[in-house]
Amino acid sequence: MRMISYCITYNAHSLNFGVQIINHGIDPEFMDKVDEVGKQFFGLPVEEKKKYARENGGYEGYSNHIIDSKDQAFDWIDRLYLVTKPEDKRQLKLWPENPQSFREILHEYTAKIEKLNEMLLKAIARALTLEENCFLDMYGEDASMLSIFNLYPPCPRPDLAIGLKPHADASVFTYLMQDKEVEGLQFQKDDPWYKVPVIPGAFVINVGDQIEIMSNGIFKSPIHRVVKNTEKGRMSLVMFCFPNPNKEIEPVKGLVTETRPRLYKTMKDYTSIVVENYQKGRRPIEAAKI
Ligand SMILES: O=C(O)CCC(=O)C(=O)O
Ligand SMILES: [Fe+2]
Repeated sequence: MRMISYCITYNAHSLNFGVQIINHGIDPEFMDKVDEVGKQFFGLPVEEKKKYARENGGYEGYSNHIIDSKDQAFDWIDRLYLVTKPEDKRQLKLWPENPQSFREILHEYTAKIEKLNEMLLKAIARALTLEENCFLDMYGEDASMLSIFNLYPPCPRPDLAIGLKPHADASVFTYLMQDKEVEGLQFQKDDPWYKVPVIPGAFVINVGDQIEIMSNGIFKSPIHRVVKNTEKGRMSLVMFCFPNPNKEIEPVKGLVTETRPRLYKTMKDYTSIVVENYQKGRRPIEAAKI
């Protein structure tokens, strides 16, 4: 696995972790297939896509971005949300059967990302000279994965919409497959925004809030957004890895020292505090700080 570009910066105390990796072990031809089934699904007639529509009160399935409040900025996006792990939580009726290979490919992709995530959790522990499994054990065996296919259609009125508004991810890590041609993702460092270049075959990996907590703030979850494009559509696929909601997470012992006191509370079901904070434009990580 090779990291090729830091989207943000490193200093002696923390790493704003948004990186792109190549040589990650997932075959570029397979990534192309994943990209293709996503694009084929979004290309179907609306009536066909609506067979998999999000149900009232749920968040899985096909939808435009959820707009719960009038003063919320309008996100210019079409989405397909699917929980892929644990397998017994899959709502298969919301998994497209068209294109035909969709389900099989998403299943296979989930297994590959799961492996990559394990590898990364061990790698960051080794990099911090900690016991290799300290993050993985806290992440747990019965973890969940949520996949979101995002389609940002070309936007004729950029003055009225944004692509995806600024946020940090609530996950442990997020594995993001960008569109192969169209840029749009940007990260914020201090005030300015930095574009993430398109690198064929690479994954963008974001530290999510839950690694910020587990690493006692050594890794910071970066703020990012997607800007709209007036001419070209863009598709991305994000895989969020979360611990099981019943599992407690907290800063790992080896990272709490006299010189670096504990900065975050013990948290359970972190994602449940995310939605209310997101809608109000607040960062949920603030609620985890001591
Ligand atoms: O589309 C992208 O590049 C990013 C999407 C994203 O940040 C998200 O879904 O959380
Ligand atoms: Fe995100």
